[in-house]
Amino acid sequence: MNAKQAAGYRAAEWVKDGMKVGLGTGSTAYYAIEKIGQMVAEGLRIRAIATSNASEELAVKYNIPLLKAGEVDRLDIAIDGADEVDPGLSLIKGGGGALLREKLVAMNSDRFIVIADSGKIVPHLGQFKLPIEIVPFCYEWTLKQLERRYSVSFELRMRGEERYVTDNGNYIVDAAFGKIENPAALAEEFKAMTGVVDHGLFVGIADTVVVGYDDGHTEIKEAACSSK
Ligand SMILES: O=C(CO)[C@H](O)[C@H](O)COP(=O)(O)O
Repeated sequence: MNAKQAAGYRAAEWVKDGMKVGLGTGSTAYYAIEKIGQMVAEGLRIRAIATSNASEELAVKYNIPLLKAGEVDRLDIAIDGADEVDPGLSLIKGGGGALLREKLVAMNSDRFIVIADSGKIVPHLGQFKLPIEIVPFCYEWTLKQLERRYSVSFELRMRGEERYVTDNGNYIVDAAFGKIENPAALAEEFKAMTGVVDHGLFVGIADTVVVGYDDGHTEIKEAACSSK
C-alpha cells in the first residue's frame, strides 16, 4: 500500500450507511473513491456528488449512486486531496484544475476530510504554484490585473498547445508565490477581483487531514475549528 492509498482508504472509513458524500479529484482521491466503490459493492448505501467529470466517471465505474446538488441541502462528508497542507490545516488545492467544484462541495459538507501523502505537509503554503480560476472573456486583462497587484510570476495553464479549460469552461493561472505569509488575507483579495472566479486557497475549510506515509501508516490531524 502506498502513502496516497493509505490516506484514501483510511478516510473512506468515515463514510457510513445513508450518507451523502462529496468525492474529490486527483490521484489520492482516486483511492478513496475506489475504496468507497468496494464498500458499495459490499452493500453500503450512499449517494455521492463528484467534484469533476473525471471523478464522476470513476464513481459511475464503481456503481456509486450519484446525486445532484439541488436534491439535498448539505452533504454529510467530502473527501478530497490537496497540493499543500500547512500547520493550521490551510490548503492549496487545484493542481488538477477542479478547485471551484471542490470548494463548493467542501463548503457544503458537514465534515471535509483532506487526504494527503506526507510530502504535501509543509511549514508554509506557496511553494506549490497557486491555481487561480479566471473567466476566459478578456482573460488578458485579468492576468494583467494580477501581475500589477503582485510581483510574482503568473502562468496561464496550458495543455499542450491549447489553453487548459476547467470543467466549468474557465482558464487557470498558476501563481508562483513561493511563500504565502497570510493565506486568509490573500484569499479575500482574490475574491474581490473582477475576472477571478475562485482560487486554490482553502482557509478554515478542512476539518480533518489524513496523512499517508510510504510504509502504509496514517496520521490524523483535526482542525481546532473550521469556519464553514
Ligand atoms: O486539488 C486537486 C485537484 O484540483 C487535487 O486534490 C490536488 O491537486 C491533489 O492531487 P493528487 O492527489 O493527485 O496529488
